[in-house]
Amino acid sequence: MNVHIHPSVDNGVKKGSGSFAGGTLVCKCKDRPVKVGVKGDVAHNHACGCTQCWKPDGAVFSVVAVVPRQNVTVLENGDKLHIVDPSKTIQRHACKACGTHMYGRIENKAHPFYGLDFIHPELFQESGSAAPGFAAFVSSVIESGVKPEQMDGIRARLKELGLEPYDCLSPALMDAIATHVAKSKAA
Ligand SMILES: N[C@@H](CCC(=O)N[C@@H](CS)C(=O)NCC(=O)O)C(=O)O
Ligand SMILES: [Zn+2]
Ligand SMILES: [Zn+2]
Repeated sequence: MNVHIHPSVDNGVKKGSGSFAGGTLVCKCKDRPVKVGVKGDVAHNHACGCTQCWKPDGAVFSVVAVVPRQNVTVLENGDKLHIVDPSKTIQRHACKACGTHMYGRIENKAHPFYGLDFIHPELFQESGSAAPGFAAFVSSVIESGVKPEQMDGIRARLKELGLEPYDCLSPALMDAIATHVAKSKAA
């Protein structure tokens, strides 16, 4: 039980309401917080172990989900946003003051996930968005300093939480990527 994954799941994964209509993501700044509006519920919510995704202090995993990019609007203090690394596929728009990633956007129109923005549902000021359902890039936590010998415990805890661990993405998302690639090759 003392394996920490992420504060929003460490006490059990909280189910979504099933009728989340959207909400406002708020960064961690006390002064002039960045606010981003999201319409509708999130999809493919999951824990991500990669080094690129934003995690709150002390978390081993990030919790990240997707929403259609047209459903994402910067509402307040957008002047504080910058792109963390423009060379990455997912351009993560983060608050320059507190470092919180507010949304990640793919600008490459040929990418299988083009049209979807990546957001961190824990930043919603409202509750009820869809719960995480699996864990991705689990082995990558070693790149952030987790010892290889801790991995059995981490995978066991993820399974206990109902977050099936994968070292890349879930089968559904891997199939979606491969389908996109197959269609692009056929075209
Ligand atoms: N092992 C690498 C994996 C990075 C990675 O491929 N992350 C996935 C999941 S977020 C991805 O799609 N990255 C694209 C990007 O960061 O732009 C790491 O931990 O940095
Ligand atoms: Zn901030
Ligand atoms: Zn990631």
